[in-house]
Amino acid sequence: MSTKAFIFDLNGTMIDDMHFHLKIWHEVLTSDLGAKLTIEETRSNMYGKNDELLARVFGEGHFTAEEVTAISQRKEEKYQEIYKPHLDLLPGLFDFLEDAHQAGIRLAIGSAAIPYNIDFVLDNLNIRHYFKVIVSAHDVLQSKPHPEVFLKAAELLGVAPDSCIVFEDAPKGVEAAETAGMQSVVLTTMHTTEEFKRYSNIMLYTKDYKNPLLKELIS
Ligand SMILES: O=P(O)(O)OC[C@H]1O[C@@H](O)[C@H](O)[C@@H](O)[C@@H]1O
Repeated sequence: MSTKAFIFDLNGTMIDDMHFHLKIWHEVLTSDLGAKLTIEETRSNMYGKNDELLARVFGEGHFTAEEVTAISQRKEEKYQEIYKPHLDLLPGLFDFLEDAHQAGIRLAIGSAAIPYNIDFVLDNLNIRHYFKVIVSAHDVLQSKPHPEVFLKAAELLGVAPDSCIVFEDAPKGVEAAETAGMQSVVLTTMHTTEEFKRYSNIMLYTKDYKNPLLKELIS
């Protein structure tokens, strides 16, 4: 395989923010919306697009589309407020993006986040120019573990799936990459390596982008 593109998941992969999402989702789901969920139950339901998460917890059709949009926006405003003082790329990522860009590797984001959160990261950290393609929650019908987000990113980049490497922090994301026919690098910010055991498309586990083995993906 000759690598032509890197597709990055956002939350937990480029920034270490999943603990903030967990805290706010738990607050919103329990205190605001009355669900009876432990933190652990919130953690295991916290993947995919916000509308899918709400349907998983409360059942399909429990909220109107307008209510879902409002709940989702309120949750992301609360998240941005508590996470903003900590907003930063994972160690080594800025240099890794620059090196990949210099080497002609095409870069994309494939995330379940809404554009409001993707813009928050790209614009506050001044890294938007690295990404030729951004596929957000608004661009796909089904979120991870469905491969749509990564296949769409590859298609928009004009790169075959087997020439893409996906960077992910979540088992559902690695599964989406596997179904899309893509290898993956796992960032161990939120999940243990044990949780990824059943996937066969993992090239490397790493806690950040300072790992010297990552350089081999670029050269
Ligand atoms: O696909 P990504 O970038 O990991 O984003 C996932 C997270 O994105 C956040 O915006 C959602 O509120 C979370 O519920 C979700 O888990």
